[in-house]
Amino acid sequence: MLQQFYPQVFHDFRYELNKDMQIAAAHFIDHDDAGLCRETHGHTYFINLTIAGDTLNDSGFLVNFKALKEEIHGIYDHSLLNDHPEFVEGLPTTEVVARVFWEKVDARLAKQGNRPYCLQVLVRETPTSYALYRPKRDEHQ
Ligand SMILES: Nc1nc2c(c(=O)[nH]1)N=C([C@H](O)[C@H](O)COP(=O)(O)OP(=O)(O)OP(=O)(O)O)CN2
Ligand SMILES: [Zn+2]
Repeated sequence: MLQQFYPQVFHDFRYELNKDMQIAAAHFIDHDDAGLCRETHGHTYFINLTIAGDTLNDSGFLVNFKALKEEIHGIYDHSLLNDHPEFVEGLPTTEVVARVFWEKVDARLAKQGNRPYCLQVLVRETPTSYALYRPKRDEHQ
């Protein structure tokens, strides 16, 4: 079962939606601090995306849940994160994964006429560790 409780983002948009998903992915952290995580290993990542905006599109959606899943699950599921160019320079730590996922999702939202915003990305790597990425207001395109 997917996680049901999330850290809340405070905002004054009219609408908010949250999309949960899981991806099976491998990674390695090529750094002396990483210990055993220097070796390639896998996780079932749990991801929660928080999207908000003031207007709906002509389908009555803030954004289609399926579009959000395509943008993350469709690209990273059953892959080695280190193989993706976006992780070649920034090591795929939980924090960096959360930021990269935000960049992808918010860039997709920027193409919509009703312009929803991704306000928070939560990435849970293990049952005992997660990271959040919350953009600064001026980071949105
Ligand atoms: N700030 C970060 N610290 C660590 C990261 C990270 O991404 N950001 N990653 C790791 C490892 O990759 C590991 O996958 C996760 O570490 P950890 O939560 O310590 O894993 P455990 O299952 O061993 O946790 P326990 O609570 O001790 O069982 C390390 N650090
Ligand atoms: Zn790991």
